[in-house]
Amino acid sequence: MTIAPQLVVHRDKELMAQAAAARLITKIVDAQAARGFASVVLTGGRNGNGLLAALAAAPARDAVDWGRLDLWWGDERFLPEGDPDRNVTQAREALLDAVPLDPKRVHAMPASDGPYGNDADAAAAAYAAELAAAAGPEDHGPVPSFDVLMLGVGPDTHVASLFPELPAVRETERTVVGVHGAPKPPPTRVTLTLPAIRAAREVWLLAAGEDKAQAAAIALSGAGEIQAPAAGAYGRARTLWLLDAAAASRLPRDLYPPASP
Ligand SMILES: O=C(O)[C@H](O)[C@@H](O)[C@H](O)[C@H](O)COP(=O)(O)O
Repeated sequence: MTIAPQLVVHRDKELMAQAAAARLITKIVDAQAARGFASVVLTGGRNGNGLLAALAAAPARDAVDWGRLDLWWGDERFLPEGDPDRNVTQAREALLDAVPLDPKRVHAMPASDGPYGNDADAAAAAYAAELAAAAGPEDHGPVPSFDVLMLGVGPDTHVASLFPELPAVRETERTVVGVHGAPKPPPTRVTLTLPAIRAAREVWLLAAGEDKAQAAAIALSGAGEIQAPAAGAYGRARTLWLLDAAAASRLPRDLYPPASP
């Protein structure tokens, strides 16, 4: 039985990014205090990168022990190493190059000119194996129990590279798959699947901007996960939607408290 999602609505996109960044710092610090390390899955897109940029500028940024943080990705555009459109490239520019991470703990998805060539399916299988190797006896299946798995929400309700009705969102066994013919360019991608997403302790969905209002309303109104993949993204302990007022504008008013002032 899945836990009902929690919603927090902020005044605008900038405040949502800043508040989400502060929330992530606290979550990482608490996990590191409790277990000695933390494990976070990053997302691409404007909201995901906006959160990373806000985190880079946050006064409490270095309360995080960056050397004991495991970073993974929810999806990646299957492009050559260093391509400006790769999620890892954008994450490095927004935050990662500014903090002292342990490179062995930064798990970027393979590039299209990497060891698996332009075979996205082989790259996906390799990332699944890397996740399985990082999973321990206390984890729930072949992926680590991520403390926080973040997902931007597309206007069509996609999350990661799980697009409505396409094969990847229907995957129930594998944890990582290749995506071909994605409606959001580039067409070839590598993505976690819903089973992998659901291994996370907490799943945070980021939705800011008027262009996400319909997607949020659809995903939070009981739509099925095949037609609305965001509806199938939930964590074992918590599912949190972080929105701005514009993205929340089509939600039933009784679904969430008023936006932060
Ligand atoms: O590779 C990607 O494009 C992202 O992982 C994708 O899932 C993104 O998070 C959503 O499309 C929202 O993107 P925006 O925040 O830019 O709307």
